[in-house]
Amino acid sequence: MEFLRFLQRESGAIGRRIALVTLLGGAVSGLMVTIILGAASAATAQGESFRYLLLFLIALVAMMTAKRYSLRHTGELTEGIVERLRLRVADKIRRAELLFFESTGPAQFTTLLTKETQTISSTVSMAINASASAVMLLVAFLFIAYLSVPAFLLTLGAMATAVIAYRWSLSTAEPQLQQTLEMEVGFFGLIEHLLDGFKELKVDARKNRDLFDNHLRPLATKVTNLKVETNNSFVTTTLITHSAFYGLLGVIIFLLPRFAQAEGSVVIKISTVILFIFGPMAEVVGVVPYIAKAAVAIRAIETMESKLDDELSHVPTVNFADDPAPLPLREIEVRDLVFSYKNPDGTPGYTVGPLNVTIPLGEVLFIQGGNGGGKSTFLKLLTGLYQPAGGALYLNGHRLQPSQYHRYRNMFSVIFTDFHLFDRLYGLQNVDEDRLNERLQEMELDAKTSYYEGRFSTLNLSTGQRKRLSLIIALLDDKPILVFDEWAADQDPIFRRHFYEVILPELKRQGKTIIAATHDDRYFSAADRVLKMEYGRFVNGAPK
Ligand SMILES: Nc1ncnc2c1ncn2[C@@H]1O[C@H](COP(=O)(O)OP(=O)(O)OP(=O)(O)O)[C@@H](O)[C@H]1O
Repeated sequence: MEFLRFLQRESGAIGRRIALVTLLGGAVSGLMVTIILGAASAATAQGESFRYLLLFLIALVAMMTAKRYSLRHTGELTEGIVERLRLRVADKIRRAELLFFESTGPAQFTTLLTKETQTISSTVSMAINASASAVMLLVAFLFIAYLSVPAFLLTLGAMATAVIAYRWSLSTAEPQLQQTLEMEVGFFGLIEHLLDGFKELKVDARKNRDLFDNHLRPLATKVTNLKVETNNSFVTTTLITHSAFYGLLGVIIFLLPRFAQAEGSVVIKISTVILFIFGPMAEVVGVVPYIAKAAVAIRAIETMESKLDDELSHVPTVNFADDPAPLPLREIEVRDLVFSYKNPDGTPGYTVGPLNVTIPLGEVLFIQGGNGGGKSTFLKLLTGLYQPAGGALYLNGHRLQPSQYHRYRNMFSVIFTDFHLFDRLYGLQNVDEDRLNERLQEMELDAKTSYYEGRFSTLNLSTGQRKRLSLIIALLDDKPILVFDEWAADQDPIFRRHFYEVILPELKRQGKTIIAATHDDRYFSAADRVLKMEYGRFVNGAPK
């Protein structure tokens, strides 16, 4: 049912057209059986035979036309569903808050957007074929009812046996399928560790063996065993269904003539119909396990979407179609700002605040403090990436409204410690390539990478070089406020000095506001002010 509801919702006009044509095609296939049987009984009558030949040809053309239509458009439909689903969920992900994104974890998003959407789309095409077969079965059953009511009741009995058997196996299979999906999310999480931790695993055989043999392999085996178990429960059901229909055939051939006084010709016709529908019946029952799997995938995606919807209902809608106009800025004030991470059990975890600081436009502000003091958390609050639990940000004395957060965030260029380097200058339409090349030279990157046909030739750079490239990109973004989270930590003494003594003064001259988390006390003189954070709070301002 979930699957049908999903199809109805997601398939749109093309889906309705395919459904109609497929069902008509199925009905004509069912009628084909009656035409063949009619033609066989009228084989000796010349005129009758010609009439059946004509009907046979018309039915054949209709069937093939319907088949051609549904085969040609099924790809369009299934790929369209995958595209819409992926883009819709990806669009919701990009609108979610950072905290939600961090707590969900990428493995879940990746599994749902890749493997599970594919499971759904392949099932859709199988289900379309099976639905034509289902209609054909229906027409064949009606024909059996027309030939003999007792035979029809027996057929219904066989059908009921199949339905009960499938209900039984679905009730055991569904929790198993759900468990398989959860395990696969875990499996992809381990694959992420394998890929992200490639170097660490390469140099440590024990770690490598432990991850692979004690975690990855057992999980893969568990997933396989569970899948085999689920599959086996469907094998039993398939056997029960096939036995029910063979039993039906036996009863119709051997018992019907005795107990229901059915004529030999009727028995032959009914037996032929049953033999004729064996293939379509196998197709219909064969698709059930796939539909069960797709239903679990649909439920998982719907659950994720409803979590995303719930998340998005708490944040103002963001319009990505237009570039947000910068807010007028004289100063940013952080007033009594409080924020807590949540522990896995939902209780408040590490807390920062209350934080109070006013940052005038054009100031160079350094934040220093020990590891875990809360600097990065403060920067995420300051840049509007985290929503405070208490207190607020004020712009020029006015409280920043939730609806202004999007515009506010867009005034920042931020380089976090775990920054991501994009291969292109996304968002920059008219790249000043001369300026870019000058910067590449200044950062001694011109021999390493170049900007060609809208992308950097390589991003295989050292950590310090990657950071320098991220700095170039931040400078080209030309935002009024720049935030650096320990940018210079990976730089050699020359570039560290260049950053504090050339780049920052240059930015200050341009009127930019700079907020930098740093441990480089040698260069504190480059700041207008230095604040110290400990245990999530600002303590006495450190001397410059
Ligand atoms: N996503 C998160 N979920 C839960 N807790 C977090 C998260 N990110 C950070 N924390 C916690 O917040 C505390 C402060 O971390 P933060 O990164 O803000 O410190 P920091 O001052 O930038 O440290 P460092 O100098 O090491 O970069 C840490 O103790 C950490 O446990």
